[in-house]
Amino acid sequence: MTPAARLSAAIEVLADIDARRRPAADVLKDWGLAHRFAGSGDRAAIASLAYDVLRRRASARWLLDAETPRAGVIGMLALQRRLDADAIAALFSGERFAPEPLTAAEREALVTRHLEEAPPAVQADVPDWLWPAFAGAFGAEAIAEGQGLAERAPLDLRVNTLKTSRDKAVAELSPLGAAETVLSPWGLRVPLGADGRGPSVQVEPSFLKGWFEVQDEGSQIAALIARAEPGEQVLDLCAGAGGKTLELAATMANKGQIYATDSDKRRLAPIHDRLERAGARNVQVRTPRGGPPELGDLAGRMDLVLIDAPCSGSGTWRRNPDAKWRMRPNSLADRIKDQAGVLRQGAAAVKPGGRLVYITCSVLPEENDGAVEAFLRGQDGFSAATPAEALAAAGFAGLGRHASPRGLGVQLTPRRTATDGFYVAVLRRGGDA
Ligand SMILES: C[S@@+](CC[C@H](N)C(=O)[O-])C[C@H]1O[C@@H](n2cnc3c(N)ncnc32)[C@H](O)[C@@H]1O
Repeated sequence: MTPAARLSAAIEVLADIDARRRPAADVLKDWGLAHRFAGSGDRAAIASLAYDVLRRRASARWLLDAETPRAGVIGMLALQRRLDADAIAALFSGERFAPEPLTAAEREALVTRHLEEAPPAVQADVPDWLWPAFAGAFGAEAIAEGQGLAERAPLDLRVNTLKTSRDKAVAELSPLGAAETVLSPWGLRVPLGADGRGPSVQVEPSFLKGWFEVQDEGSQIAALIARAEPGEQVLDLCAGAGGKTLELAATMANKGQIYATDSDKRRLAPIHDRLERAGARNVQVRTPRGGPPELGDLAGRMDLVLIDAPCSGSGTWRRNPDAKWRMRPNSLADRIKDQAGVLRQGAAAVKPGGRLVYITCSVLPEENDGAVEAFLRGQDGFSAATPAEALAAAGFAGLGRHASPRGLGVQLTPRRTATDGFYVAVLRRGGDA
């Protein structure tokens, strides 16, 4: 396919996403099945175009003054790929398989409209209804923080210290250009290609040997702040496919016991293969049988309960930009209810003197400080460590300035820490350990 034909395909895909409000990945998969002539390079390029548009959907459309997929693509080519009106016109030629030629109005918009004149929510590429909460969280930095979440995400790996060292892994992955991350002592960052996609690291022999996992540096830091120690009793209540569980097992050097569970057994299922590959041997997986996971026997016994809570995922908009536009106020309200539930559930398992670590991949205060505040109001005996304290204890004293708005946790963001947006609060249960 020519570059112009790929643009036509991206417009088609974006129109389908709009019309059926379906996840981008599903629509792209369907498009590939219906257009079998398109090779893998074409499909990757079309996906890259669609994701680049979705990251900046509001600003790209505003630039063209039109709420259409076509406007999104043209605006993205100007804003993200820095093409001028002539270069865009050369692609929008109207020739076979190319999109219709640029109209006079489109050309005019490209030359005369400037993003700095757009409303703040548009400049930040944040949905209008979420802007008050977002602006409240970040104040004068809100536009820049939104723009950070509209960038392409890096490809980060966490070296599995149960199997190797970071030095060995970086040497092994040097052909991919892997370099040590700045903050996580176990992280590697792999450069993206020109289309914004990283290499398929899961086919590397070192991946198959369990030397590393794909994990954003922010997620690595969040689990490190929990400070799971060798020999401790730990509950990972929302383990999902086990990203944090694997990291906890490495932090604990396979010593002590981790109970990993999740209310959704389909999400939990891949954990078994991942534990095996990683050589994690101190994890007991508790698969729920129809109802909520059985945790009664763990009541009041855990040194650490990790709650990687269900959330809006607003901190991962770089990776899942369509979720940003699909999100609705009622789904946010549902997540806040879920968060209250998992906090209550997790608290019951913490032993006196133990800790409850609450994590989200969100930047929205309602899901972060708001959830922690509501929990502390309803629960005697827990108190929040100050972010400075929690960070210093985990060896991240330099991040002390990244406290959340109400000071109950740490807030990482692409702009602050070049990571996904993660929130972490460390809550201690009073009493003798
Ligand atoms: C952010 S994801 C977890 C990601 C995972 N910890 C990782 O690092 O890959 C949140 C998880 O919480 C689970 N969840 C939601 N409500 C729950 C509940 N009441 N009890 C246990 N897990 C729950 C969801 O099924 C989902 O897998």
